Amino acid sequence: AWGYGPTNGPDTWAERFPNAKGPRQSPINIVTKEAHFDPSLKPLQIKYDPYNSRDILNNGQSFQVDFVDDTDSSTLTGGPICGTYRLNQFHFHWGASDDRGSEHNVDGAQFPCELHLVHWNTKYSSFGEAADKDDGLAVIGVFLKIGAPNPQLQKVLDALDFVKMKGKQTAFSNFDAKILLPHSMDYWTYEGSLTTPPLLESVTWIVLREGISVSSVQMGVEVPQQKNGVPGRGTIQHQ
Ligand SMILES: NS(=O)(=O)c1cccc(NC(=O)NCCCCO)c1
Ligand SMILES: [Zn+2]
Repeated sequence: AWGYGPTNGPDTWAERFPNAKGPRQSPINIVTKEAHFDPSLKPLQIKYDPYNSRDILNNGQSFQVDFVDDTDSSTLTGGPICGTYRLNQFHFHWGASDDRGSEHNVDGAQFPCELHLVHWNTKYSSFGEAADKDDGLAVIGVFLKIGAPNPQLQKVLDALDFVKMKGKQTAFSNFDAKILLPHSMDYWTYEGSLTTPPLLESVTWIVLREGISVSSVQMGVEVPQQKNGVPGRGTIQHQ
């Protein structure tokens, strides 16, 4: 199966996932000088209801917090998107040390971690239906930068002790994903793809310019490498 090791990592994905050689593949390096201001873009409108949070799952490559998405109570509208997109899950990408791990870079800079809040277009009937449509998904990317400990994050990190094995999940209710967002909603946007196989080219990326803080100790929270577990910091997760 695909992963992030020397024999199944991103450089090998094109063998089994032809999208890897597609025209709108993510992640990218955001070259800020090449980004242009688009006055037609609207402010982001984010409305998350903590009541929709359901569980936290170790999916083998990361851990994700899943949301009940059968109503329009947790949605993303405005910004570069048309219509209403529902929050389905959020997850993280991290590296083996504080100097790398994010998927997007900004002017070549890497960050230790990147949060992805995944939404699907309600013109389709479900995430699965939307996942392979050009306008199917919208993902908000938030960079985590080493600094003060982040108390909002701690609740998620504390739950990791209960999902150390791939496939493990545990209840994770009443979590307001909005508390993970930075103050400024300034963003870069581009049409891209899922950053993991099957690399579907269905994502409108909305990468926030302002990051949130995480302490080095919080980044070191062991999600230990167990058989089929999510690689902890002790093992190479990405670069
Ligand atoms: N990393 S990301 O582009 O935000 C993203 C968002 C939603 C889904 C995915 N990737 C997948 O669901 N891949 C299928 C994984 C099957 C085994 O876990 C990636
Ligand atoms: Zn992701």
